[in-house]
Amino acid sequence: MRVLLAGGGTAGHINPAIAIANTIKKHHPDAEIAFVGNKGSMEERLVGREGYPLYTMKVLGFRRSFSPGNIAHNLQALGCLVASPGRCKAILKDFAPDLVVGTGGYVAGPILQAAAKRGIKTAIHEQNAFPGITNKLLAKEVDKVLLAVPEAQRFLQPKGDCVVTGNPIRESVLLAMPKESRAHYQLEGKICILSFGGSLGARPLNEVVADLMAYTQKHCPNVCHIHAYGGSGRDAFVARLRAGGVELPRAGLDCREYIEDMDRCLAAADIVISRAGAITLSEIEAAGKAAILIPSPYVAENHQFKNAQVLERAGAAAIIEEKDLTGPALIAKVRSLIEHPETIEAWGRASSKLAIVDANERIYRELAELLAR
Ligand SMILES: CC(=O)N[C@H]1[C@@H](OP(=O)(O)OP(=O)(O)OC[C@H]2O[C@@H](n3ccc(=O)[nH]c3=O)[C@H](O)[C@@H]2O)O[C@H](CO)[C@@H](O)[C@@H]1O
Repeated sequence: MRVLLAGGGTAGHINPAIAIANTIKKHHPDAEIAFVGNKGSMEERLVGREGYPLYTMKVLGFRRSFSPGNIAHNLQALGCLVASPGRCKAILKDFAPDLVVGTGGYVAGPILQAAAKRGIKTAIHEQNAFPGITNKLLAKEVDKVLLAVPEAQRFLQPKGDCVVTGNPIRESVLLAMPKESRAHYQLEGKICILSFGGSLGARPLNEVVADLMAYTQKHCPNVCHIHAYGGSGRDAFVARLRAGGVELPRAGLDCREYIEDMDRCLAAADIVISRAGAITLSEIEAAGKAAILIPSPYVAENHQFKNAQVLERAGAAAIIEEKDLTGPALIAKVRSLIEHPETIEAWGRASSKLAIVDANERIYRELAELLAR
């Protein structure tokens, strides 16, 4: 069995592809699996870490407004588009896949299209209730569309089957044990807050998290905090902390660019503060955690807010909209939770109830069925 996976740009598209690859490998240890991604991108790092080969190509999205910078970008994107059929042909010839699976992001577009044109079996997975542009276009061409939630279906015109499977979650996240994870970080008897602004980081979230850390360092000695500030967020984050009287390194504060061991950190956490990307939320549910969600307002159709409302309505999370986001607003929410540990537990239980923990297997079954046709 030879399966090619394509997804990229952010971990929200890459991690689902990795989860699918690992599930196929579990069922077929001899399966040949490779990925397609952008050169110099996040997928190069994340896929490389899992030990899968990655074919690289250059695919850029087009920008809608007409500033001089965007015109130059769009010309480059056009150049990539013109070059992509040749690169796709070479990849498909070299790897000769039986199945090509896309998990969103611009890079998935050309290779899935090229595979479908050549009669190779194709499937896509959409993580959000509001589908991304690549998947919207691909749905019309691929054999099977897999969805995290049924709401996405009304935005698509699938050529083939359309099946709701839930979001694929990396097995390490599903299997991580709170007790062992807390012991690893020496968190016994402490309250652990985990925060991150999606896979790319988020400046507004960094700012209020720095304020929160300054507060808990002064007033809550039993609170520990793990935070990812994202690729370019370090300097501003450190400056904001310093303004609050906190210098790094500091006991109880674990601040990094990117959390590589999210499985362990999620299992160890009592409270998660994050954006509301689809995979993050599925992982919070799988880990059964209480959450404070700050949806990104800069995404299509405000879909992160809708993602977050699912947890809020289930009694698993509170939402702070970015327009209302201040240090004191976040501190008040965190205080109300740490002063009522029973609420943290109740939110965690409500979160668990939302989890679809067999999504990997559901997806595997759908792909196996497609391959057997
Ligand atoms: C700004 C934007 O376009 N965001 C989209 C993007 O978000 P984003 O890429 O942030 O994706 P998600 O929130 O869905 O997933 C983030 C993934 O990165 C991992 N992680 C994150 C931070 C870190 O330090 N370490 C780490 O491992 C998380 O565990 C998770 O597996 O894709 C999601 C899924 O299509 C969409 O719902 C989001 O709206």
